[in-house]
Amino acid sequence: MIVCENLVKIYKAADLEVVALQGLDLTVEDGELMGIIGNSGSGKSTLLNMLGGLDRPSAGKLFVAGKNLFRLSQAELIQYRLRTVGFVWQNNARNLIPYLSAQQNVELPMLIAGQRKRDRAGELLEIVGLGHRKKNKLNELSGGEQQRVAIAIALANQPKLLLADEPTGSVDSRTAAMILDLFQELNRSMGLTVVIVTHDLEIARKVDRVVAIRDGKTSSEILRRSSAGEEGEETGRSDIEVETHEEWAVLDQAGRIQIPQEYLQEIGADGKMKIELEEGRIVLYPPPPKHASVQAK
Ligand SMILES: Nc1ncnc2c1ncn2[C@@H]1O[C@H](COP(=O)(O)OP(=O)(O)OP(=O)(O)O)[C@@H](O)[C@H]1O
Repeated sequence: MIVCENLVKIYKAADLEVVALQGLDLTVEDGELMGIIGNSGSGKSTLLNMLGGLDRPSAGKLFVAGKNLFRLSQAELIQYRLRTVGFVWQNNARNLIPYLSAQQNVELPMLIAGQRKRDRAGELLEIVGLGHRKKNKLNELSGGEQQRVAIAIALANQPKLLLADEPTGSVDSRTAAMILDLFQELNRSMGLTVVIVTHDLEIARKVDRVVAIRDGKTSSEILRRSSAGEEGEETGRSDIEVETHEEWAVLDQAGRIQIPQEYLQEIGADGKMKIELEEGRIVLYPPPPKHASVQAK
């Protein structure tokens, strides 16, 4: 569904240049449910804006749903935004109209897009679990329910890809879990590819894969694995599944990986490392401490 190769985005403001994406590589399969995490300023929203066709990358390759986003004309890009992707933002509810009902809020953007489909709006609210609240005015709904109305709107154009930027950023943790469950359900029942950008590390429990972005590049991936655990081995039962998370560093096309800062600190690495191949492993050694060479003299 998504292929980013060596993606670069440079923002230019007056004399200042900010390199928000520094050669990012990412592949997302059709029907995948995945999360993107990273510190503030690491480039998460920039990436989402590129995937959603809201902004154009500066260099690299970017394909979504078979479309080369570098080659699309402005008119094609507008069609792409309307037909291929759905967006859910953190403060989506702010774009909704408080004195209209949930149903009217879903109908309105469909009307603007030239579709008048009352039944479809009702259906979408059913899908997000709000069928029983469709006549309620938006200001009578909780924050989580309002976010679900926003998700129903994002699904109105039957997107292939749903992009969510901090969709749980302004709700409590229980509501956040419910919203993530809804994404999971939409992914499974509709085969929708879902990419969720978040600060919330809890996401790892809800998605198949979490990609961490550091300084505008993918640095590591956390994969969820289900396996028969010790309990299963002891009892000989393979139906007891244990869920584990494994973190993998991402090796880029030039052979670079990012080593977590805390590991480097732990071994006192500073500037240079020695790399050796030892029996099927690559081992990194920090330079010897300075006093060691003094002692040797
Ligand atoms: N329109 C813009 N013009 C100039 N610089 C920008 C623009 N948008 C983002 N940046 C810069 O690009 C870098 C990446 O920003 P981005 O918003 O993608 O990060 P983020 O990981 O989404 O952060 P947060 O979690 O705080 O939303 C930051 O240094 C940011 O200041």
